[in-house]
Amino acid sequence: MARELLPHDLRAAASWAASLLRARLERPRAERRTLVIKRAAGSSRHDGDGGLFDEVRQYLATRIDPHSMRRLCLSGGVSGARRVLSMEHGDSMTDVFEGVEFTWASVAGEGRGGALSESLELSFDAEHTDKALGSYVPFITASVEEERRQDRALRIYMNEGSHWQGINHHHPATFDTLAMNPELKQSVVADLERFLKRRDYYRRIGKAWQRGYLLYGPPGTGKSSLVAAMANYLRFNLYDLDLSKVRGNTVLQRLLNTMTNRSILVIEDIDCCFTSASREVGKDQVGDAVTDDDSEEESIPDHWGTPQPQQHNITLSGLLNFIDGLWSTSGEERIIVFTTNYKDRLDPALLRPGRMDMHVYMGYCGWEAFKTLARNYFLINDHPLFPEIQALLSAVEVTPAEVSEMLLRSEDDDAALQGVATFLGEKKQAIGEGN
Ligand SMILES: Nc1ncnc2c1ncn2[C@@H]1O[C@H](COP(=O)(O)OP(=O)(O)OP(=O)(O)O)[C@@H](O)[C@H]1O
Repeated sequence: MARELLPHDLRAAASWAASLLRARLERPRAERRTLVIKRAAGSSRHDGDGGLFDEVRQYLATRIDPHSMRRLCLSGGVSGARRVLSMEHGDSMTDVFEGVEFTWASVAGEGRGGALSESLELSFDAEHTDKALGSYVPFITASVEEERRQDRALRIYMNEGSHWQGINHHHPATFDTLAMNPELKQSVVADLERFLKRRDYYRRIGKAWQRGYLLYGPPGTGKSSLVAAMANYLRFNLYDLDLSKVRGNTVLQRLLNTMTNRSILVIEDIDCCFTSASREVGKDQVGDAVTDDDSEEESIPDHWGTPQPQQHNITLSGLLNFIDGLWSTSGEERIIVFTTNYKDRLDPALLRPGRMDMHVYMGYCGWEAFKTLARNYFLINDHPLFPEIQALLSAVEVTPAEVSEMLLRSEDDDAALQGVATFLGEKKQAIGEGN
């Protein structure tokens, strides 16, 4: 009808105006950029050593939507390796990061000598180039690193001569099962979290990326359990250093040098490792890590009955300087933990501000700690005996180890809790009688 009613010139003008308007309203096609990530030459599809290519493939496996892909590759699963879903060559998928769409394509071609050349191609609008390189790719590698950390089987190493002997570490302690003051527990977790995130910060201020914790408190309050919980939380290996077996400077140096990154060095009962004589020597020999004196003294029990091993060939200040010196130039992500039943017996060198980053007191079993134990053993949050036990706990000093032992005595929660109440009641009575 318009053709018949409107003159030709008018129709042409209207069509030109309409196309002009359309061009104005339509967004111009954004310029695209493509980042090509090639599989490293020589790596096979299953060996996982293809560098960034494999990291991206592992990341995409967590983002792929199996319902939206017509064809998918499934690989891995050999000798315990995890199964990985991936795109078929020629397919593509979209991932959204911080509100921006990133498209991944799986590309295969013929490489040098006719070998298969594979790559993953990331394309995005040119305006997001900085985000792709500065945020998205680092986010991918960090996510994969975290996933690998979680998957890793942990090891605990003990020193034998100048070498570490390792076995798998299956200690079940976690921060959830650890009975301790909830605020203190939270502050330890927050401190570990901060430590993990601060790689760049440590680099910038020129400090070795390490952190020191001093755990103190009576025997049986969970110091070793806390170390195990830290290792499980961080997915770090443990190196349990028995200083009494370390004979000399060279051996200590070799042991510390052969520790891997992402590990925790534990020295238990640090107060027993150095006699006052060796402390005096240490004061005179700051920086001189070790003397090679092999002599040993008699073992003297402490007032809790714990045997006190004597050890003379290393001085505390020497050891600390030695660790500082070595770790500041080699290795990253190291944690050192000292434990002691007697903080007051420690060499002031260890208590100096800045030496140990956090002092953690593992104390007697309080009410909150008891509730954690009851939850661990019987999956209960309440019980008619709880008020009585709460009142008794505030009147007597009992370790979580003692309470755990009482709770283990019966599989029936009523009987076990009655056992705890009776045990605490007897303790209270003994205090009243002055025993
Ligand atoms: N805080 C706690 N939370 C949970 N369980 C605990 C706790 N403290 C002790 N236990 C229980 O008691 C056992 C012994 O505790 P652990 O060895 O951790 O104490 P410790 O303070 O390191 O003792 P020691 O100073 O004698 O080495 C643990 O295996 C665990 O079953």
